[in-house]
Amino acid sequence: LLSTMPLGFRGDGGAQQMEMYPPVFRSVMLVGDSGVGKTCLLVRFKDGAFLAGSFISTVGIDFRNKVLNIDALKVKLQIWDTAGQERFRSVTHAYYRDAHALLLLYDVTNKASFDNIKAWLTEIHEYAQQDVVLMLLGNKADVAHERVVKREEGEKLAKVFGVPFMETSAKSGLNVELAFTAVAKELKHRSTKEPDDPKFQLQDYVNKEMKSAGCCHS
Ligand SMILES: Nc1nc2c(ncn2[C@@H]2O[C@H](COP(=O)(O)OP(=O)(O)OP(=O)(O)O)[C@@H](O)[C@H]2O)c(=O)[nH]1
Repeated sequence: LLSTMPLGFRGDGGAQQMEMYPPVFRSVMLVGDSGVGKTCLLVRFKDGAFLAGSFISTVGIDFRNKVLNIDALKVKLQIWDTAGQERFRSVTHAYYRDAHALLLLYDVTNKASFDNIKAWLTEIHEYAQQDVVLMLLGNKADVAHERVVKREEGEKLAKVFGVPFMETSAKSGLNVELAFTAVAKELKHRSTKEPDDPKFQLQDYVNKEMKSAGCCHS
């Protein structure tokens, strides 16, 4: 019977709830300089753990899947972890156009990774889809003593480029779930929205969530 029912109206494994829409399948790509914590962010999100120990740089590209429940709808994220090293850049370029969302990371303890954000945005502009969902993340927010980029600087840069922003920590888990959930919400909203739906504001959502968690919001 299931196979004869339209996808969007299949029951939820015998549960009474009927889904209005089929699962949303979207790809998210992590980009940014080598060492900013892309792999660790993905591992923290996928497995809830921090990859401690020596730093093993990603070679080429890798991906992991995770299914999120967003407003009673399943959103399957295929998350691509790219290599930040310059020598793999041409590999990464080939994947940009298939990404529905990009998480662009810098490391708050590494000024060069922050200064390179402009160059990353230029690259994104060149290779990614025009309407790609983009968010800037200042990672390693757990490190207090070696911090060289203030949260306000991240906020300012993000504002200049009109990109949502927050700080994260793959080590402590700060805002990791929120970053992926916010992006998934935006992607879900775009794929299911009715003509009269108000626009989903990613930064407003993130600010509200951080505020209610009592975290990191000016
Ligand atoms: N303190 C702290 N260290 C982190 C955090 N995230 C990553 N690291 C450390 O930073 C180093 C680099 O992390 P990776 O996740 O491998 O960096 P990457 O961006 O994937 O690097 P490439 O694969 O070369 O592009 C590792 O030694 C991690 O342990 C974080 O949130 N806090």
